[in-house]
Amino acid sequence: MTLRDRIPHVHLHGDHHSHDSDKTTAESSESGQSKSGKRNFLRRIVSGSKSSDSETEEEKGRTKTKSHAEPEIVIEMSPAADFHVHLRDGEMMETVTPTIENGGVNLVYVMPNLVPPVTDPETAIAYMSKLQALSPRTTFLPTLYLHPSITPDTIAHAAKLGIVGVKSYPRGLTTNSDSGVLSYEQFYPVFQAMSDHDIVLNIHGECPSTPTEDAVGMEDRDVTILNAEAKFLPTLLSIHEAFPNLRIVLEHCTTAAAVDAVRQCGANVAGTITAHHLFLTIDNWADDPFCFCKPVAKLPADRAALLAAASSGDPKFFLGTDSAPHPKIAKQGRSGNNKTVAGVFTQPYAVQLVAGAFDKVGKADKETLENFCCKFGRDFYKVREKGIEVEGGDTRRIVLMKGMGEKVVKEIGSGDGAVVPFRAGEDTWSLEWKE
Ligand SMILES: O=C1C[C@@H](C(=O)O)NC(=O)N1
Repeated sequence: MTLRDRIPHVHLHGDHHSHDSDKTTAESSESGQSKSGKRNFLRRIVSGSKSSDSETEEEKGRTKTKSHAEPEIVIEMSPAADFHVHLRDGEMMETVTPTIENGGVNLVYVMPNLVPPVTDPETAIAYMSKLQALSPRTTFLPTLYLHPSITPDTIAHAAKLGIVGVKSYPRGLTTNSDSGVLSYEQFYPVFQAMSDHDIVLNIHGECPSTPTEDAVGMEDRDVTILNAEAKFLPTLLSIHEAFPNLRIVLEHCTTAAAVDAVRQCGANVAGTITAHHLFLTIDNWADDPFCFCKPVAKLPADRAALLAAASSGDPKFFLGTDSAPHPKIAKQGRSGNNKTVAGVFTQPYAVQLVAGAFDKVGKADKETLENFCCKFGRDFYKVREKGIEVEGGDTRRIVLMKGMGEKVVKEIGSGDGAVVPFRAGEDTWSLEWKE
C-alpha cells in the first residue's frame, strides 16, 4: 500500500452532483482511501465565485445562500495554524502527516512525545525534515520534551537551531509520558534559560490521580481525572509568578477554571483549546474510547466556557487540536492490555470541526474563526517577528462550506493500523484550498 492510498478522500464541492464523483465517493467513504490513488482532495483550486441564481446575503464576513444546490454558508479565510499536533513516527507519521492540509492548516507545532521522546535539538530538527518531506507546503515547528537531560546549555543551543518550545508532560498521565515530570522546581534553571532565550514552555496541566487505595478518607488528596486539571492550576500560577517573562501555554484547556486561570495571568500566558473539547463532555467518552483523551472532557458548563473563550476574540486562546492518532485496535483495547489509549484524532477536519462548533453558538463567521484558528496563535508565537513565516510566503486561502452533505470518513488507512477520526460517519463542514 502506498502512502497516497492511506490518505482520506474528502468530498469536494460538486462531488455530490456528478455520477463520476459519486462513484469515487462510494468507493472511498468506508476507508477514507481513494482507489484512484490520487490526492485529489488537496490543493484543489476553486473559483470562489458563486452561481448567479442563488440569493446571497453578506453577514459578518460570511455568505449565506438560500439555494439547496449551494452551500448554506461559505467562508473564505487564511490557512490555519495548529499549535498542538501529534504526528508520530514511522507508518503512522506517513498516514497522518499528509492530512494536515485537509484540515485547512499550513503551520503546525509538533509534539515531541515519540518513543523515545525527542529530548535533543538535533533529533527534533531531523524529525521536522521527515515531516516536511511528507507535507512540503506545511511549516513544521519543533519542540523538545522536558526531561532531566535538558540543561540551560541545551536550551541555548536549541534556540540557535530554531527550536520553538519545550513541552512538559506529567509523568505517566498520558500517552508516552513515562519520562515526564514529577516536580517542576527541579527545572527552574531550565525555565530561566527558556525565558532568557524566548523559548515557550508548553504545559500538559494535570496532577496525578491519588492512588485508589490511598484515597479513602483523604479529601484533600482526592485527585481523579475529573479534577486533575483544576488541581494543577496553582502550579501554573506559581511557575508564571517565578518566571513572568517566560511565555507559557496551558495546553488543551478543558475547564472553566483553566480558562479563568489563563485570564488571571499576564500576557505571557495563553491557552490552547482543541476542536474536540468544543463538542465533548464526560458522557461522550464514558462509553466511547474514540472520545477519550487526556485531559478528559468535563461538564457541559466547562464545554460552554471553552466555546465562549475560543469565540470571544480574546487573543489568549487559540487553536491547538491535540490531534492524537492511535491505531483503531489500540483505542479499542485490543492491542495488549485490554485498556484504551488516550487521544482523539482530528487532523483532517481541524478547521471544519471548529466551524461546526462555533456555528452552534452563532459564531461561525470569518473574523471569529480567523482570530482563533489563524491569528492569535501566530501572534503569541511571534511567527512573523521571528521570520518563521514571511509576508506573501503562502498566498493560498481556505474555503469553508456548510451544508455540502459531506460526512467524516469512517477510518483512514486500513487493517490494524487504521485510524478512526473524531465524529466518524457524522456530518461535517467541507473545506477546499484556493491558490
Ligand atoms: O496529552 C495527550 C497525549 C496524546 C497522545 O496520544 O500523544 N493524547 C492525549 O489524549 N493527550
